[in-house]
Amino acid sequence: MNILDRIVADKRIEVDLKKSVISARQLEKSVLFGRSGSSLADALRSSSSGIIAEHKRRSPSKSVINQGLNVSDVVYGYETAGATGISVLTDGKYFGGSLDDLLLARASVEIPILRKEFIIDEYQILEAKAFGADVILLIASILSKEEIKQFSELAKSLHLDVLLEVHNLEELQKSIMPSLDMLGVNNRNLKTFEVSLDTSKTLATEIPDEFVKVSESGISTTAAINELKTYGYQGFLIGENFMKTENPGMNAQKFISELVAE
Ligand SMILES: O=P(O)(O)OC[C@@H](O)[C@@H](O)c1c[nH]c2ccccc12
Repeated sequence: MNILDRIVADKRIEVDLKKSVISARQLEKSVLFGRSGSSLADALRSSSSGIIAEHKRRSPSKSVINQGLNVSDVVYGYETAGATGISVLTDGKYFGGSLDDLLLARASVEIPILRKEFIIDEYQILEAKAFGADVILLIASILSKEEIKQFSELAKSLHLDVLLEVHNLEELQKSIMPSLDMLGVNNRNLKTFEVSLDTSKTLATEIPDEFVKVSESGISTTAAINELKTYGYQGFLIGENFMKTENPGMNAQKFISELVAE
């Protein structure tokens, strides 16, 4: 079994258990459920940096990245640095994240927050809303076309933005539909962990213009971003490059000021 299959199998067990602890009905009673939220897609369209800065403690490909930081400090640092949006990993077993991280992030920043999760059930979309997210991630490689449609339409009805992640042409062609806001190209193959920015470059022309294009993973230089911009990308998801330092916010600040000065 590849790592992605293992994550998804564990996720199904986790979600089934959670439903028996907190019902979907209860999630809908969260104060944050009634929050109107803000659109990351709109923010990216008018942003000069386009950086979506991620809170990520560890990953299956890298094991430990940084375990010693405070979520609030990190995301507040990102916002102050001029990030357009924040991504918060909520998977516990493989990424060391939690829904509490999402809640703390929500309490610390105003900019749009993406719940970074392996979504395989509608319940997780209600959770995202109840814990303060503005955006959900849907990963094409783990979902059928029907699921992508059903999940993205539910998200839209809750005024959540949808970022659909693909890694190849087949996934992209399966996924294009009007209920998506952003198309993310993951430069990392989630099955092998190989990273190549060429993935973003190759798929760029295949993404229709009505979707905001986001390049994800393995981005560590402003030169890479400037090149990706020529392919039409307006969003750039960066985790490890910021998180591996003592002060991710300060690192992001340097990176973003260099980017907008160029
Ligand atoms: O740390 P990086 O290489 O900058 O990557 C960030 C982000 O793209 C990556 O964490 C990610 C992209 N898609 C995912 C899906 C699930 C978990 C994690 C991810």
